[in-house]
Amino acid sequence: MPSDSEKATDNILEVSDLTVEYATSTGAFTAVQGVDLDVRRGEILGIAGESGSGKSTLALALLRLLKPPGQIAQGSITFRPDGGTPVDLIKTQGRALRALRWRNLSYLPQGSMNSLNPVMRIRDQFADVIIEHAPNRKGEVREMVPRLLRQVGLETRVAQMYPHELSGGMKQRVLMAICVALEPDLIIADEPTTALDVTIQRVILQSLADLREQYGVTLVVISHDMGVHAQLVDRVAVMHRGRIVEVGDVFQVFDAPKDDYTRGLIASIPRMETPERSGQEEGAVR
Ligand SMILES: Nc1ncnc2c1ncn2[C@@H]1O[C@H](COP(=O)(O)OP(=O)(O)OP(=O)(O)O)[C@@H](O)[C@H]1O
Repeated sequence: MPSDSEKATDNILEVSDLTVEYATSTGAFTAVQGVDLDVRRGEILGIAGESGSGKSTLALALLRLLKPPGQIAQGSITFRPDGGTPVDLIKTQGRALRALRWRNLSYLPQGSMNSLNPVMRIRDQFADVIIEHAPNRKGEVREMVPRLLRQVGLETRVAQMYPHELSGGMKQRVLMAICVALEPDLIIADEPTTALDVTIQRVILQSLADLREQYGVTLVVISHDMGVHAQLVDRVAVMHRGRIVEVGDVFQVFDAPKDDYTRGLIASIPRMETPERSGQEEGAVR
């Protein structure tokens, strides 16, 4: 067992001085500016901030999925896969980068419910990812799909269905199950509950918390909704105009925000769910 001090320094991701720009007709627009951020192995880290603060751009940069006109202008992103050799994701290209995707590093994109292929049965969408990224596990697909569906609270018959037969919340859960299929070390989820009704949001948050328990996966959860952070995350980083203005234990940040912007963000929520409340009163995730 690692000691507390070892645990404290066991970062799965270390982001240093990361700056991301979009080329526009009027010059470069800096969407992420000099971000320093550590993600600790096994934690759920929230990234908060209003729309346009740079959360999705940060996520895409971390995953090396940023497309032109976006580009990483400077910085380093050290990824330390479980039991593997650390890599600087910014310097990793091509096959080496593909090898990390799904198996080590997985992404649940914003609006991901629309990213399922409408003309493929759910089981075939699992098979596609597994066969493409871990061909040696092809023989396990039949066993894996029902197990993964059950793990996110879906009936195994969902495997035979097409996306249009599923509700938004069910589609989101299918995507979460595909995300964990190859047991990644780190999942970055962008607005996983947006566009879902409140009851389903709660179920999705519970499923994310369960995935951490079951797989020991580290999660970075991006959300503009401070209620999501209150219910789910261990630490929260607050973004404002491309910078991280505050990062800390979620209880501390909610109880005693250090930055004015964070204070405003918390105060602007009409009925705040504090971490304590969500656990005690409503049987929520924590
Ligand atoms: N392709 C692009 N070209 C130019 N600017 C962009 C582009 N994509 C995003 N931006 C700008 O970068 C900034 C950060 O956007 P980003 O989508 O990362 O924010 P966000 O916090 O994730 O907000 P949201 O939740 O609304 O997506 C915004 O000002 C946005 O207008």
